[in-house]
Amino acid sequence: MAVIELKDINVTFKQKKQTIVAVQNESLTVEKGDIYGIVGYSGAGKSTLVRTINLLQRPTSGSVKVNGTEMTDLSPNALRDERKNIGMIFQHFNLMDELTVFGNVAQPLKHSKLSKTEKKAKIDHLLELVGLSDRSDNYPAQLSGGQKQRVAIARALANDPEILISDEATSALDPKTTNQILGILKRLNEELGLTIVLITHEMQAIKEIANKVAVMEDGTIIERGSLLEIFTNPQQKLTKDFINTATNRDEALLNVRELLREKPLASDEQLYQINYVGNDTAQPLLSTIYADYQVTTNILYSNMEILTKTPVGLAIVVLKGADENIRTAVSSLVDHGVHVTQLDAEKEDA
Ligand SMILES: Nc1ncnc2c1ncn2[C@@H]1O[C@H](COP(=O)(O)OP(=O)(O)OP(=O)(O)O)[C@@H](O)[C@H]1O
Repeated sequence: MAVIELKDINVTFKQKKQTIVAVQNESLTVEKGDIYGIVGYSGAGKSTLVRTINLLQRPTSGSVKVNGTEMTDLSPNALRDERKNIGMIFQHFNLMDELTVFGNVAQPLKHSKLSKTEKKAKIDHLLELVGLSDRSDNYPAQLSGGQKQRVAIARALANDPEILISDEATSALDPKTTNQILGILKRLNEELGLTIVLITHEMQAIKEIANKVAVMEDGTIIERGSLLEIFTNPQQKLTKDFINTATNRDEALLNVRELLREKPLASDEQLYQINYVGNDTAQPLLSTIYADYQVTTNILYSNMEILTKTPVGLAIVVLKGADENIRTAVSSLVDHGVHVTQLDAEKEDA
């Protein structure tokens, strides 16, 4: 079921002399229970697009539906109510420094009909959910970045939203803390059925928890699909760049090239990257290409990751054999669903 339906969204900002097109005729559907990652460089339009969901940014044109309700048609009061269904967390946490952890989480409940005891029970429960029960009386200044973000998550959940928007929520955090926060988001998605839209410039974060991905550039989504599709068969150069960083392929290739500078490829050797799905795919095929085409494989780097419960493999290999045999061996790998890309042993590939 579609929880969020953005259709033909345009957002333009008019400044003195120029018009900035932040989002150009873009549509996005998010299903219930999705963790939808939107990745792109700074200025791509991610925040602007996602802020139209709760009309923090009103689109210049287009339709915004949340659970079938057209948000752009709502009266201010009705919109205020609908917004309670959409929590948000940000890169800089946006906590109120003069309030305690408890006070910050209590903020969205200010006008709620709950009794004082009910509110306290609710806040205690939220703090427990993010593992901060013992920091209730602390002020933000006494907390680490990761703890501040956990307070922000508890606050975002105060009105029991169905949707959580995370705008670069882990960008200011170190890798370990980032993983803790992503782990909490994943758990909330699984346990509460929370639908999450995750904006980031780091594909790594998306790889950890998202089930769907959209890649944004210059106000448009240039590629979208399931996490598995995007990681195993990216089409656009930008998508490939993001993935090569997130899978450590870039770093591995640097090391491989350094190795090859010391011991360059022989004339009957070629460098390839192979990507495959399933942990029983590559190894037998590589043995087959030796038996069938006398092409030997030397694996210089290999890595296996589990993405949405599916093993996804990446290897950088040297294939050795007669030119013609390597060509046939590569086509045979491709016929078996393995993605094969020839790499330049010396310089940065395109
Ligand atoms: N309120 C505004 N007024 C004028 N221009 C804006 C406004 N908000 C965003 N923009 C412009 O719209 C474009 C898209 O910005 P947006 O913040 O959506 O990108 P982003 O991909 O989220 O990047 P970042 O992560 O850096 O925020 C940029 O060129 C930005 O300068």
